[in-house]
Amino acid sequence: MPSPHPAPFADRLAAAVAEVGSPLCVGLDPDPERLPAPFVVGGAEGAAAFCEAVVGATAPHAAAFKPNLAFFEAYGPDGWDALAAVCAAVRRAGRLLVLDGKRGDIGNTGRRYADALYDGLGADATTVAPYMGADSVAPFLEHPGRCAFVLVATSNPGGADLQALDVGGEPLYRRVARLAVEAVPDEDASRRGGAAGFVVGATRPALLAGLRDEHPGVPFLVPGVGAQGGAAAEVLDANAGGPILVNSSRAILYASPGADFAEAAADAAADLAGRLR
Ligand SMILES: O=c1ccn([C@@H]2O[C@H](COP(=O)(O)O)[C@@H](O)[C@H]2O)c(=O)[nH]1
Repeated sequence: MPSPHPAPFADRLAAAVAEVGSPLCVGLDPDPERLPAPFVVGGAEGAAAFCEAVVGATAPHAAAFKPNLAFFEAYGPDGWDALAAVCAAVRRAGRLLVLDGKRGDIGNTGRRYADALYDGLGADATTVAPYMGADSVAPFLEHPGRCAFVLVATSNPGGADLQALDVGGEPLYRRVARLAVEAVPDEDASRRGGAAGFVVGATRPALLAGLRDEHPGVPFLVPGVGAQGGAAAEVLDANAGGPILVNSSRAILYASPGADFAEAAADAAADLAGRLR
């Protein structure tokens, strides 16, 4: 488990990126339809073994790893054990652990979600769905040194359905971004909170640039490079040097369907890490 009093998330993110020399975040989405055959028969344990092999092979190139909870929960109760094993592997590798569960609920329920991810699994950061408003985001900001990446401008085609709606002269996603930043508890000696970050899709570089302009110090988690068509160079351009993690999952995990999957994942990670420098 990370220290109960970790340094501020921004400092830990900067240190991780500096150590690896790249803001690459490798997504861990073990899909039984795409896993190499020997890992499919093993069920949840097979999925964990696959992810652990990928973590081992790609850690030299990745500042962070992002298991997506859906791919583990789909295995049923054994999936949670698999997720715990993968989280432990990421922590052993000394990399940041981003747990992508897109949680968000009324305060007391949200607090249990946050405790499960930060305290139970040792997440350094989580993803949070803001639809229920500021009090649903707040529990994810009560853990010192951790970061809640709030869904601001997502990478999927339907992202704009709601996020682009005009609310009083500005698009909803910009309002959500301010809500996230304003939900961070005031820093004082007795109650130091976590950090708010934004999820911004690599498929939306223009929105990313505008958000970076307005929020120069906020950490961004940027999924969508690779399988979704986002381009590393456009992300770097739009980001203008701000704190960032750039995630790619399928393009690295499934770079080869064969027995050489770990080497192929390492090559794909090294290539993308290089293009993100
Ligand atoms: O806006 C979002 C938010 C989260 N994701 C998640 O990131 C990975 C992307 O996987 P790829 O295989 O690199 O496309 C996946 O876990 C998504 O659920 C996102 O894509 N977009």
